[in-house]
Amino acid sequence: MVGPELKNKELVRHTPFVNGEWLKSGSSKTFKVYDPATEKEIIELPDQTEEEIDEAIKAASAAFEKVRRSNAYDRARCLRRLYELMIENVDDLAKIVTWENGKCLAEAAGEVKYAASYFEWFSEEAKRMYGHTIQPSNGHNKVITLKQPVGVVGLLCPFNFPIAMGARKLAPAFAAGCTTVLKPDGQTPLSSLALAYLAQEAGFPAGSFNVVLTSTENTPMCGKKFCESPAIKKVSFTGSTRVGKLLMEQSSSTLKKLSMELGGNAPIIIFDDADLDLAVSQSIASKFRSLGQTCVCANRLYVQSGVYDKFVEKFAEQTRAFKIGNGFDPNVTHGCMINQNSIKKVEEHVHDAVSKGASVVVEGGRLPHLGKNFYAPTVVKDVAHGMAVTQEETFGPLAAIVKFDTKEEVLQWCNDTPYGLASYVFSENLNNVWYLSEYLESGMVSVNTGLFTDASLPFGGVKESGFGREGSLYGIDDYTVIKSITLGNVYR
Ligand SMILES: NC(=O)c1ccc[n+]([C@@H]2O[C@H](COP(=O)([O-])OP(=O)(O)OC[C@H]3O[C@@H](n4cnc5c(N)ncnc54)[C@H](O)[C@@H]3O)[C@@H](O)[C@H]2O)c1
Ligand SMILES: O=CCCC(=O)O
Repeated sequence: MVGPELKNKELVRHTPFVNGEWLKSGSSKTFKVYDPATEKEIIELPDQTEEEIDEAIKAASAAFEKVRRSNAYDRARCLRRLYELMIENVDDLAKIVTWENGKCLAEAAGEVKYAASYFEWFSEEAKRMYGHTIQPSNGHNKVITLKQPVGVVGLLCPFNFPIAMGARKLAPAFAAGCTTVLKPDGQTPLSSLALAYLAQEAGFPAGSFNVVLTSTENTPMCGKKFCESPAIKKVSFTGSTRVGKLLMEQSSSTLKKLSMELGGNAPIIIFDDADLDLAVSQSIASKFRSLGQTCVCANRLYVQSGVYDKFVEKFAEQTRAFKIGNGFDPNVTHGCMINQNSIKKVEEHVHDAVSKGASVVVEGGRLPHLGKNFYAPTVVKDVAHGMAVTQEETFGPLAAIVKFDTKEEVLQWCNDTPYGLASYVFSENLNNVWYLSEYLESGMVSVNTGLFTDASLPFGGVKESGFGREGSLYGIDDYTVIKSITLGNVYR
């Protein structure tokens, strides 16, 4: 294994983490993790069996009995310490993210700080699980509510933010007093193992946070196990709508509580009265974050006719200035894609748009001299609403620019999708901003900025983008159940 030079070599782990121990798996099967930039093997890991996943669930169940009774202030201290450790190790963690995911180092460091911020945030929220005192109709009685931890939670995470997506689930779960079993994406498991190492250093009790490992092929087994296990009380999934629906079906036998952070199809709307330079730079930041492999990335850009040509020209000029390359090169602005399927989806959408009349402004395309997962961003204009790129999530570096005339028309186009995760509005006119913010069917609306996510923000979607909220003052609720206690005849 030849990889980046790390100050803290302990962060690279080779085995699952269960009950506070780095386990030697009994599985004879293994799977390989590759650096998507160089296509070289990073590591070979055990492909765990169903029985081994069961062992991890048992460890989390045993730990739950202790963690649920632990003092919220002690949990808060562990969370705070994990935040500090992540910041102390930010450079090494960023290297691990770049190594297995391919995003450039600056983006990876941003992701690590973002991930850490959830531990900081929930170290504070852990102490704030407030209940209510309620007066029922019987005047002699009183009702008190408690928020209690839901139990053992199965966490299923995607490749695109290998450390932040797990952090955003683990932090509120542990703050609430839950224990967890996390299964990272088979392409990017190292970041979660590094997180487990630091969590142990931070004082997380044995069994409170477990990481199991499966290959991509073996992952459905683990998903089914999580959904059907009566010991797991909740599954929190981040990934595509297709897999989210499958998990929901599988969860019916146990009536599992679920959080679903699913796919998006985010529109950006730029009005004639927008600050154009701001709209261009922020649209670029949104569209090409992690090369378009971000669930809240702008998937389609709607630009009002008065500024359409100017916007396209400026947007194309800034896109041409990107430097694509190996994420470890400090001069690179954007790294590589995760795999071939991701590139094929971009190519399909470019082909569909062009075959239906869109024209290419920035050619983009594959960069075989850099490696087979490198793809330079493509920009297309004269895109019509209804083309595949406006209907499905591309999840890659294709910017599709559509012209619109009225706010009513653009609102109808934006909402004409089963998805509803994020939307963006650029305008200096309060009426435009308010009208769109109120009537866009999405869980999050970002006004005059392309980068809005933060630990303080309730993150989540509506429609087929899922349900549940991560982060913010609401995030802990996803990991709690409300118990009502009636105190009877208090005036005897
Ligand atoms: N809403 C959000 O917060 C959010 C955040 C990041 C990504 N996403 C979405 O995730 C998608 C991109 O990730 P992807 O292409 O890897 O999605 P995906 O649904 O294919 O995979 C997501 C994860 O689920 C696993 N998985 C696949 N089949 C499974 C099964 N049967 N049981 C259990 N797990 C299974 C995968 O191995 C992966 O780790 C996009 O649609 C994106 O919008 C959403
Ligand atoms: O890909 C989805 C997560 C992106 C974010 O939280 O900013």
